[in-house]
Amino acid sequence: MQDRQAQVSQVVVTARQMRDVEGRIFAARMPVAALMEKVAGLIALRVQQVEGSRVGILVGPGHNGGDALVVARELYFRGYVVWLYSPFSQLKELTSQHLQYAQSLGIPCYHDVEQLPDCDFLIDGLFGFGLERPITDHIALAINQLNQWKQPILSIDIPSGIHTDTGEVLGTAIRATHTFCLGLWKLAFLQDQALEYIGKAELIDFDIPWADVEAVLGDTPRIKRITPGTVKLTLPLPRPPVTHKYKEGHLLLICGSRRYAGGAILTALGARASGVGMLSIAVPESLKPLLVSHLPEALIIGCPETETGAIAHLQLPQKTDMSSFNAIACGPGLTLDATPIFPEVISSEVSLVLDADGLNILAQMGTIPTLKKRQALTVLTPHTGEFQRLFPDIADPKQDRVKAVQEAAVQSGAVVLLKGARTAIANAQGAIWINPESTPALARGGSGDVLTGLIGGLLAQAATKEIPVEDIVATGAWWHSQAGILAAQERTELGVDAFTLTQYLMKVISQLPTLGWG
Ligand SMILES: NC(=O)C1=CN([C@@H]2O[C@H](COP(=O)(O)OP(=O)(O)OC[C@H]3O[C@@H](n4cnc5c(N)ncnc54)[C@H](O)[C@@H]3O)[C@@H](O)[C@H]2O)[C@@H](O)CC1
Ligand SMILES: Nc1ncnc2c1ncn2[C@@H]1O[C@H](COP(=O)(O)OP(=O)(O)O)[C@@H](O)[C@H]1O
Ligand SMILES: [K+]
Repeated sequence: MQDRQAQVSQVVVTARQMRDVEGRIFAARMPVAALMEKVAGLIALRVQQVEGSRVGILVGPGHNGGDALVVARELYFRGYVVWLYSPFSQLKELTSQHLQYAQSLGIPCYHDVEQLPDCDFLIDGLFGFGLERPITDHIALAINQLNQWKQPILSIDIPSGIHTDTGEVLGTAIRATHTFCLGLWKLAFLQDQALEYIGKAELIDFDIPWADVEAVLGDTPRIKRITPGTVKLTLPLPRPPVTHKYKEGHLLLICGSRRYAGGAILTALGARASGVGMLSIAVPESLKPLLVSHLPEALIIGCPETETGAIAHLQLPQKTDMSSFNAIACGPGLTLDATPIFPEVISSEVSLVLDADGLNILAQMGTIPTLKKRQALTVLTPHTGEFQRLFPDIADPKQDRVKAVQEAAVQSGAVVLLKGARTAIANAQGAIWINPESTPALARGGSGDVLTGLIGGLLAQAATKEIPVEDIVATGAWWHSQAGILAAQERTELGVDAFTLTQYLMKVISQLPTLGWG
């Protein structure tokens, strides 16, 4: 069994699931006030590591406000100068009691945000996961004003105004510099649209019994954060001592055109970094010398080309057919002129990754429904634009990326990876993996091609192992973004071009012990 910390770091819950978990704890007779005391005590300890001693505390009507008041009281007793902003007249009972006690201690309390004296930082306890409707009127105005202030804002549980599941802004929202997520990771922390409000995210673990989490999640498809622990189970390491190149996977890449020659190189370098045993690359004939010069170890298959320099049809070497490969990755740089090769690619009985023009051709041909008939696994790796072309009837993925990718996987029967700041992966059964850490340094042409090659290489190597394909795709996404993070640390966010990224993939693996691998 995994240790508790590893379990907690992986799990992601919706507001409803969090409420059910809490409900079980309270039903087992843990007093609500005692839990609030415990949780807020942990927050107060964490806050004491922050620089500054003059603190403004924003108090909402529910238990998020109650948490904030306990923090206020603890900081007051530790010698901090504390001021409260409490604009609501109706408070939940426990919150109301904490407010009365804080006031009895002489902690000043204001109803108007402008009355708050100048402080070193603010603590946001306006709303937590109980926010159910858009914030309006004077509270909305106050939040907009607070967002203009220069002080750091530390949000309790979630920035007030952010929807706990979709991450959307409900009316308006606090722009936090730091957010302490309580107990279990909530879904909003993994939704792109919430990231600029959350700031730096940190989990405060308050010992929720794992049995309660299991009981609530039950058999429903899980939403999981990808962690080094996940990756460890999937990476093709260590290699068995006795093996040979074909046992370590044979990947066929189908990519490139005269117009987009570089895409083929980047895809191939991503595949190379995966450690795949044998790499074959089908490109238009005229690109063969270029590919050979960059990847001397690969078998370059020059294919007849169209007038525009796209692959006209696949011409595999003698005695080779699609079933000679353990996986195929197809798409980067093909152009739509390569459309005629598609029926053969789709009908192959080999694990298939489709990206870039592979997805655009699929969208144009309207062949999503035929994917379900494939005899082998399919992985689709769209960015938002490709996603919308492929799945036009799924609601805007920017509004709820996790729901969108889940629907796409069900619709297509494929494993779908929706690229973004928090890349999300879904399988046809509705299970989700989300990459919790990345860097905007990757927002750069060609970095997606590297990912395609990397995932293709991992799939080929896993061909004879019983590893769920979504775990392999998750490992690829994690590895790719960790390489971006490492490269950005050494070279700044501006120094991570796609070629450089390929050079950092190996470094990530060699540094795994320091990333919590052990
Ligand atoms: N019971 C406890 O002691 C614990 C409390 N926790 C804290 O409790 C929070 C959840 O508490 P609650 O369920 O009380 O919910 P919240 O404190 O998040 O807010 C709910 C309150 O806001 C009101 N409200 C909702 N939307 C509004 C809007 N747009 N405008 C004005 N009022 C609005 C509701 O009527 C309700 O009174 C968590 O986020 C966390 O901070 C938990 O983390 C840990 C355990
Ligand atoms: N803001 C961001 N933060 C983290 N990762 C990002 C961000 N923007 C893009 N990425 C990642 O960069 C890659 C871009 O891929 P893609 O859009 O296909 O680029 P290309 O087609 O040029 O190769 C994806 O893996 C995506 O998740
Ligand atoms: K909050």
